[in-house]
Amino acid sequence: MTSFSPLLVVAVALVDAEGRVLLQQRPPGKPMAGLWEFPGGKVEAGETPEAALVRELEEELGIATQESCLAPASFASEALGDRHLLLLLYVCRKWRGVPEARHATALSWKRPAQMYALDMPPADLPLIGLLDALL
Ligand SMILES: Nc1nc2c([nH]c(=O)n2[C@H]2C[C@H](O)[C@@H](COP(=O)(O)OP(=O)(O)OP(=O)(O)O)O2)c(=O)[nH]1
Repeated sequence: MTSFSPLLVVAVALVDAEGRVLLQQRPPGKPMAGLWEFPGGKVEAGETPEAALVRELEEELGIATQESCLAPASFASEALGDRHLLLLLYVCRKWRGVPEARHATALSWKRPAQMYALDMPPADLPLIGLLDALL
C-alpha cells in the first residue's frame, strides 16, 4: 500500500480596508521563484496550522496577529513534484504593524479580480475565484 504524506502549508489572505489582499513574490533560489503567493509557509512538526500562520506572518512580514483573527476560508489540494500539497487558506482582517518584505522580493496589494493576470502557483488559481466571490 502506498502511504500518503501531504505537505501541509498554511497561507493567508490579509484583507485591508479597501478589500485588497496582500501578495508576496517568491524570491530567487526558492522553488517557483518569481511567482506571487499568499504569505504563509509549511506547518512544522508539532505545530497547529493557526500557530504556524501566526509565526510565519511575524517571520515573513513582521506583523502580529492572533489565532482568533484567522478565519478558515478554503483549501487547495495539488500535486507538487513528488509530494502532494494541502494548502489551508485563511482570511485575516486584523493585525498589528505594517507588512514588510523580509523574505519576499516584493509585496503588492491586489483586488482578487487583478490576480487572474498574475503568475501564481497552480494550487492558488482556484482560490482566486473564491476570494473574488468572498470579498
Ligand atoms: N506560502 C505559500 N506557499 C505556497 C502557496 N502556493 C503554493 O503552491 N505554495 C507552496 C510553495 C511551497 O512549495 C510551499 C510553501 O513552502 P515554503 O518553502 O514557501 O515555506 P516556508 O516559508 O516554510 O519556507 P522554508 O522554511 O522551507 O524556506 O507551498 C501560497 O500561496 N503561499
